[in-house]
Amino acid sequence: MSKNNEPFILASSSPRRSELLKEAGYEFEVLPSGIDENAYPADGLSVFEYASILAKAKAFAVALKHPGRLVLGADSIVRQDDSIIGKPADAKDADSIIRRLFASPHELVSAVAFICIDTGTELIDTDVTTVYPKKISEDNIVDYVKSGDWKGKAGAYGIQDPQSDKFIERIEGSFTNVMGLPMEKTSRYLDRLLRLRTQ
Ligand SMILES: Cc1cn([C@H]2C[C@H](O)[C@@H](COP(=O)(O)OP(=O)(O)OP(=O)(O)O)O2)c(=O)[nH]c1=O
Repeated sequence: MSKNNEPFILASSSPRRSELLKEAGYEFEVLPSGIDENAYPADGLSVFEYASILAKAKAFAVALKHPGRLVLGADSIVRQDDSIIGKPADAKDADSIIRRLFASPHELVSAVAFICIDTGTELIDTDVTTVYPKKISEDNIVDYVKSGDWKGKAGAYGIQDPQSDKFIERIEGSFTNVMGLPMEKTSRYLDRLLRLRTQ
């Protein structure tokens, strides 16, 4: 790989993804991809394939404009009973997603894609976390929908939000994966790819 000390690019508008990488001490530039996720049909794909396609599309959209830079794209999707649940369109949608989602366990799948055009780097991986809900009261649903914390979040909730302990019993797997970046895998890949660039 050519010697390159430029910071990698996070191709995401997600504040949570930036926070997670900052907390882990990484130096990076944020350039959201701006792709239209609705342009990528999910039918016939597993949730892992669909998340991987979206993560790769986001990373490539930015990498093609910055061929010498390492670019990280990511996508998080909720799966319950084999159906894919995305981000709520409005408060009513958030209300119905939460009622459905917290009636039984669901899975949160995130995909990460590391792309560098000049070096031909293309590394894609996924992670899955199972979320076990608590019995959620009517008041808690109404309060959470009113809080607006569901905006911009797949599955209409944020495990990092203070209210989430009212409706999440426990999780099996990575906590940060639910937030949008499985940091255990992401930091392992980043450390390896960033080290390769400086050799
Ligand atoms: C389930 C869950 C999702 N989320 C957020 C993470 C992501 O921001 C969002 C998943 O939607 P994504 O489409 O993966 O990401 P995004 O639209 O926010 O940003 P971009 O496409 O530019 O990368 O949901 C949480 O913050 N906490 C959670 O517990």
